[in-house]
Amino acid sequence: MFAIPFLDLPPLTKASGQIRLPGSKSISNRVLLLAGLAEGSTLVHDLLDSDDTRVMIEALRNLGCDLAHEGGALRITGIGGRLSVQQASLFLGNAGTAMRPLAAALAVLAATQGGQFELSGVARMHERPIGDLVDALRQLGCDIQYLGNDGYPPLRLAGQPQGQLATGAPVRVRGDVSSQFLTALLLALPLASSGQGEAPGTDIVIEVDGELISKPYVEITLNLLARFGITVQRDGWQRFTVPAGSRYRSPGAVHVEGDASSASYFVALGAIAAVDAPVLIEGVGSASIQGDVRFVEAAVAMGADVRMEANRIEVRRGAWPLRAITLDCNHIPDAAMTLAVMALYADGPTRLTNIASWRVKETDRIAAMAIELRKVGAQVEEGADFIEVRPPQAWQPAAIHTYDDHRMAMCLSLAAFNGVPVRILDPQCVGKTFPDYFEALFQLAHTHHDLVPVITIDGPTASGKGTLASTLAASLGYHFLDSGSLYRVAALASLRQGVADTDGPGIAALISKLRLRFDGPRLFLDGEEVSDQLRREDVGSRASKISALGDVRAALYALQVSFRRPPGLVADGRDMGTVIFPDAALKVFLTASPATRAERRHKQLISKGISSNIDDLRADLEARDARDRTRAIAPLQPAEDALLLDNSAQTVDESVAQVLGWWEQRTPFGI
Ligand SMILES: Nc1ncnc2c1ncn2[C@@H]1O[C@H](COP(=O)(O)OP(=O)(O)O)[C@@H](O)[C@H]1O
Ligand SMILES: Nc1ccn([C@@H]2O[C@H](COP(=O)(O)OP(=O)(O)O)[C@@H](O)[C@H]2O)c(=O)n1
Repeated sequence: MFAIPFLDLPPLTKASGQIRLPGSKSISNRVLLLAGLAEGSTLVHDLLDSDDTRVMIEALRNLGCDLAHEGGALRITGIGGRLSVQQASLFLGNAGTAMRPLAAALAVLAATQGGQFELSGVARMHERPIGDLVDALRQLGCDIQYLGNDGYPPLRLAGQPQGQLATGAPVRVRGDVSSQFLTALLLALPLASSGQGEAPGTDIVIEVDGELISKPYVEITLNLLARFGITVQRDGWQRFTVPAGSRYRSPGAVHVEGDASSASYFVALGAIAAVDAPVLIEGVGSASIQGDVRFVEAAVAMGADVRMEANRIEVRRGAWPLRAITLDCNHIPDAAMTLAVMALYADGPTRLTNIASWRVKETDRIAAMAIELRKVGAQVEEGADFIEVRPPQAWQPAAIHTYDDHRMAMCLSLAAFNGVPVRILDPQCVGKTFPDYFEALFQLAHTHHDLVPVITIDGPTASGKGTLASTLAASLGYHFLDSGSLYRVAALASLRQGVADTDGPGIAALISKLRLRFDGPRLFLDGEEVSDQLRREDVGSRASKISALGDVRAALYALQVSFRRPPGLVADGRDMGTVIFPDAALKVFLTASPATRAERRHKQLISKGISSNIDDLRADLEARDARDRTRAIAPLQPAEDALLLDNSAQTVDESVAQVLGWWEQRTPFGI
């Protein structure tokens, strides 16, 4: 996950490859709740690991459910419809799929078995309406108080042991604001219809007021209830009956499908950019129980070339530009946001209607979408329940606000396919449903080599290049190339194999056979971690010697260039700005006085438990500087367009801030 303030996407050109989707959020949180309420234990496979599922899991734990990891699956032992904890305060973040059903289940449990529960979330959760659900639960006699504003969380749910619910008359609930209120009742009311002890229980009827929106989500609920032994009778979409004597029975094991709403970003990616080879999406397909798979129909209407199988979707670019459409999106409320971004690439205005529910989601998504699409150059008209997007005449680089809304971040990342870069602010908001979204995007999306931004940090030994470059890379979410480590690994390998440090062709041949693996700052040679051995002074000194050999430098060229991948690269070494990446967008030549550098290296070695003598170190580094500066090939020298930075008197943070400041001046985002 990119836990950084912003992530800059370079202009992207094409996409291809295969992606396995994370588990569906809607299914994951429903299954978690059902397993938590059921008797017996349920092994849940392929559960989504995200912010929203984590708050649900934590809530179940606080309510006395037993949760244990078994391999990659989660075993949940439920409470069997009986409260084992009578009092709890549950924090539910911004997870509507946790707040609504838990409010209903705990209201019913507290009302019939006694107890007191408080449910709260982040500030935005306290702005998301819940009044229609509370009104419905109050008709049954549940005791629910608003702890903040009327109609919104936080809530307090209370009741007495052996309390009775008024189940005789139908419970009425509004269906035209959010279908999650009906889902919450459907998931919770079997707790009230089951009867206590010998009592037979009663049928409970729910009647929906107004036109029910987002019906496919209600279908997911009914489908999962059936898997847990509860067959709800449905008359059209207005009347639902939870039969008397319903009891949640664990099905033993459940496999969670891939998230169909998340699939929409990759279907769109294929439609926009799968020019040479398809984008293959694994984990969801025509057999899905999620309504959002029908997004595919809309994508096809816009021109996507799609092949669907039971559990996979294959997408290529079809019509180009995409075709503008007008569509009632009631059946795909979440995935429809992706259409608004596809509309940027269409041949005319695209109008998405019947999307009023966007206004009460993680943010007001109609307003947010309009503001952000205008930033890239689109003309957008918005209304209470529609949005109309006209493609940009001229695309502009834009810094996109994401409003703590995962879907805004994922959608707007798809705006990077028309020659301009896009900055995504607060990219980690994707953690709500798809923590590794950007990693997945970068795995599939390609661009021209020279469109990937590079920052080079060159300079003499122990000037702090590695420290500065790796910190910059982490701050920007860019890849990091420590080119010295490649010379060092070649030195180590040649030392081990007894190849002379003057034998250029011999070392070059050895380099071509090196089996290297990079794992963040760790480097593995033939499966063995060698990160610490590479820092040995004898290895550094041999690296300096062999790096003067033309064959060695040539043998390492392609490997270094291969690090230049989206979203960007920070590279440190001696010739990054002069030879390997001469077109780098920012070049820094980093120096510090020999005394400072010797002292730094001395401290660094001590901290690694390696003893050394500071005078020897200084003599060695001056010898190495001299050799690096005077060698015939790729000598150590600042590139003509490099900015010089002497950090002798600077802390690491100061140097990082200075270079980030220079970088910011070279980006087009103007923050
Ligand atoms: N202002 C500074 N900038 C970078 N590194 C510094 C600074 N001050 C002290 N150091 C320390 O200097 C040591 C050498 O840095 P390193 O990044 O390994 O250098 P290089 O890659 O240039 O050989 C590290 O222990 C680092 O923490
Ligand atoms: N791009 C590079 C990087 C390192 N090198 C050589 O490889 C040696 C080890 O690199 P390094 O960056 O790990 O060295 P230190 O600066 O940490 O001493 C250096 O002494 C350089 O001679 C190079 O020639 N070109």
